[in-house]
Amino acid sequence: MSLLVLYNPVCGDRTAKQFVDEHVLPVLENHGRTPTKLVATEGESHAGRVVADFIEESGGGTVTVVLASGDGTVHEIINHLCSVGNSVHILFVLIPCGTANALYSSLFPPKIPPTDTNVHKLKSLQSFIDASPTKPLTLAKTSFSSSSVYSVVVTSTALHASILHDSEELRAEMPGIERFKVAARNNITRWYNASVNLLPLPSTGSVEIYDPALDKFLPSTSGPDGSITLQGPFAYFLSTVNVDRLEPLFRISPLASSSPASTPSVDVVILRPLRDPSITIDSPDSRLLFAQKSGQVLGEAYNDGNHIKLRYDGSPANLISHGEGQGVVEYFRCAGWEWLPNEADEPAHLLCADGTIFHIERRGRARCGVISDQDHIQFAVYV
Ligand SMILES: Nc1ncnc2c1ncn2[C@@H]1O[C@H](COP(=O)(O)OP(=O)(O)OP(=O)(O)O)[C@@H](O)[C@H]1O
Repeated sequence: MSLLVLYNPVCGDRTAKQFVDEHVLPVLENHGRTPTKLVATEGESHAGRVVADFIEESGGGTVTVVLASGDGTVHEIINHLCSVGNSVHILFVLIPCGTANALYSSLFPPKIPPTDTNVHKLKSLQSFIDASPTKPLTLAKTSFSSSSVYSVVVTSTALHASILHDSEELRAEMPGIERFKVAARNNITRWYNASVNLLPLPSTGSVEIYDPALDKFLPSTSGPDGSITLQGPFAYFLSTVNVDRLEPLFRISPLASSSPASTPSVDVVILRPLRDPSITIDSPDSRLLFAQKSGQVLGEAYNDGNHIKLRYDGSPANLISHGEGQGVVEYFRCAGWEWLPNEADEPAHLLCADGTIFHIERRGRARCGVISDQDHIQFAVYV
């Protein structure tokens, strides 16, 4: 079968080439899997063209791509191939060389305490060598402003989109994940005015909502068409496919792995400040007060996804992870969502798809939906 080895020489800490030379190619050679082609990406959107050309040179059918990169390169490949629209079936062998490696870290969660890093980075390659089964990737398609984008990890607005927007400018001075924390601190007091429609799962006709007391999803009470409308302001709005984490330890949608969906769906994690019993109005003081809680929620996501258990306990400054208080995080599982930003709220028009930032047009909306049937375009990962 045709085998392409592709690496992004500038991703993460810029060691992808060295890792491929020293660890990936020797393993392939030792197992008689000589690559058909070895390519370094040369800039934005090059990866997609390389893979499309490789599929053509291989005469179509299934191709295997050993990809040493971060999530952004996976995203570029998938978007390029979906935009071309030809029939493709790609089996990815992922080598995590990016900054966050959300997809890889979700498929191969880090051991605590960490074990041998090189062995951990070669797990997908080992599965390929062992001819293990592959896991299909779910795609989410977001349409906005007469264009569309596919996500394979995360689609977000509000704080997460602002963090990704700002952190890109910090990339040169902070190549590691600390740039996400700095950008989070700079944006955490902001609220985003929008309304949201959550779209029902075709399998049940309803949106599912996580109940922290029962520790499971329940069908939510919804409108006649099964959708749910939520009014802002929002502090946080993020949906994931295929992943339960965005960094090795930032487990923002933990139910994606602890309670996996049986049909294609998105997990949606939301923070709405006006649900906080101690906040009644949108004021600078309220925003400062809620920023502490947003910080605590995001901090608990690093505690193995414990943020989804947090509750208000009646005191203005405190969140606790037990008791009867109202849940802080709203966690839904659904077929997709619509985000309708308030026209006057410029930052609410930011949209993030797998780390790439887009702007929703004025008076526009974004509609994200999971792709449930895309037979001619299939992506899977060796796990
Ligand atoms: N030779 C190159 N020079 C400059 N940029 C490149 C080159 N090759 C690829 N790129 C760009 O690098 C960007 C970042 O790549 P990638 O997502 O793989 O790494 P990352 O951002 O470090 O990791 P992650 O997405 O996991 O945080 C991609 O969007 C791609 O367009």
